[in-house]
Amino acid sequence: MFDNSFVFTLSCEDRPGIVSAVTTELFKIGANIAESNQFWDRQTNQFFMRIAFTCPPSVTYEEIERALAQPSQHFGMTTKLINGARKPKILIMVSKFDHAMLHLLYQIKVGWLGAEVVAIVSNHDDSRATAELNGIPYYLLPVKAETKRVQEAKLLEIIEQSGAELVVLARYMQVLSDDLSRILSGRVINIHHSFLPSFKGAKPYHQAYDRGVKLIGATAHYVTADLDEGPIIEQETQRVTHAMSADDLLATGRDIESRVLARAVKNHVESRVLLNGRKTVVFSS
Ligand SMILES: Nc1nc2c(c(=O)[nH]1)N[C@@H](CN(C=O)c1ccc(C(=O)N[C@@H](CCC(=O)O)C(=O)O)cc1)CN2
Repeated sequence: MFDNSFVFTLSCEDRPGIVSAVTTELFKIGANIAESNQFWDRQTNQFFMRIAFTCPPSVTYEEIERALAQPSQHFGMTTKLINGARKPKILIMVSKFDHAMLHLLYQIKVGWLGAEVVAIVSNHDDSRATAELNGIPYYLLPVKAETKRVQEAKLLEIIEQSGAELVVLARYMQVLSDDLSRILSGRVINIHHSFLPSFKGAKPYHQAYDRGVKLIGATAHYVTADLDEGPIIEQETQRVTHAMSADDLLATGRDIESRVLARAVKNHVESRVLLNGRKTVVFSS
């Protein structure tokens, strides 16, 4: 679906005149700004901006690109221009726990999350029925240490063939290789079931229980080769008590994980997340 709403994001070295230059070009092509956010990182002197705007139906994507090319080159910007109504294709990866995946599918069904799930990939068969019920292609790719390279090559083929622009690890419990993490850099979002940087690894709820924390949480982050170290997009916490078992913490965490991942994916597909070195700038709605 294509309409006359667009989102333009930029980042560049900060200096006077960036906002004026961009908005002047938009004014010249008859654009109307619907939402504008910006941030100046004083430590790195990097400037970030997101502008959502509409254009007269007669104005084409290429004409907008040409208009914004002048300030983009002048200020040495990294930019992205997307059509606001387009639904990015996402591929969901899951292992045994399906709560975060089901929440994403529900939020897409009710229209809160503007995306299209083009495939579900898993190292277990547990979610095949869900995929079939939703008419989504399902790929079973069991992973062992000796088969990881071959299975990851198959995953890349599925991503290529399906046209997936974003891979969402919705409690997928295998570590992606350094090569795959680099190939898919900026295109993989993982939900980690703890309030990072606390309790990295596969069993954070057991670590939290043993430590006796009074808060648990979840963290959505971009995946890098460094396990649980990628740029954080979204987090949430909830109070817990001494009376709760590790399984109680796990049960409490399910809803937190689901909300946090859905918010992170929504912000990503709406071009509200810009990378800022090892961190992110998030222009939430
Ligand atoms: N390159 C990356 N891959 C993945 C990341 C990441 O940050 N970078 N996050 C994980 C998800 N995750 C925590 O959020 C996680 C998953 C699995 C493990 C782990 O130690 N897995 C063991 C196998 C466990 C099992 O089979 O149940 C392993 O892979 O040897 C740690 C953290 C997803 N991938």
